[in-house]
Amino acid sequence: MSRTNEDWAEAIEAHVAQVNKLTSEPIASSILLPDSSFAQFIDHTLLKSNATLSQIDQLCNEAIKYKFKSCCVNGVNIAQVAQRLQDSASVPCAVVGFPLGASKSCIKASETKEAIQDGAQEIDMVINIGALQSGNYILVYEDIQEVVAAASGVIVKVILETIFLTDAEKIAACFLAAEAGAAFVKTCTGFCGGGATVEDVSLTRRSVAYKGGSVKVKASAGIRSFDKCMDMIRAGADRLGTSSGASIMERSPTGEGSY
Ligand SMILES: O=C[C@H](O)COP(=O)(O)O
Repeated sequence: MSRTNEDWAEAIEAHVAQVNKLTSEPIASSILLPDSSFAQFIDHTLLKSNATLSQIDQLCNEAIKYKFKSCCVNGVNIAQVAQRLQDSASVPCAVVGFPLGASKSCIKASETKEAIQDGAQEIDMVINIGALQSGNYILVYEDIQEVVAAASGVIVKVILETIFLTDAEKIAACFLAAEAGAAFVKTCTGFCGGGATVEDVSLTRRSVAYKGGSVKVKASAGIRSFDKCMDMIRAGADRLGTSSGASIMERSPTGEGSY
């Protein structure tokens, strides 16, 4: 049965109270990273409007070299990335409704379908921030749900744009995303100021913990060093979105970012 907006408000209020009772316990990197490669945490990202074809190619070359989890690009670049990453360990990831989240749900859904047709294997969408802050929870939920449905099994990461949100709104957005079928909640676009913080990663992790680990956390924006990556991972990030992947790998303790 679908929820009314009042039902959502009630469920969100209860969820916020629940999450606020949980304590944040830092996650030991030794537990988190037993045999996984550090590079597989990274979504290697180039989302600038003036990204050239050769810069996109370079992004792919770096992703192949370091075995990053994905190359995260705008929809116009997905076909090129899918072609370049064929037979590599890295997958193409497309952003949708990016960076404002302010396009209609049908447009976000259409972008999603188009990107997947072009080869995207992951989708990062931005929520309808204005709707969230207007208390229009049905719209926020259905917006995410429409993209999840359009993605038809391809994982969807839901960008909250934490810089604009209070803690209660961050918890609400995580709840709506988790209920709508998101695979990840993600902190920021990197286009509106702010960036991933230990506090936000920890809060978002606690906010989706009720799903028993099926909803993961992506820390993104302003991650420029190996140490910051480790802070994010210890705070609970399962994935890191950064446009500094190559320099992070080059400056990591081993020079190759491995343990
Ligand atoms: O999703 C990832 C962000 O857009 C990357 O932000 P950044 O350029 O601050 O690393």
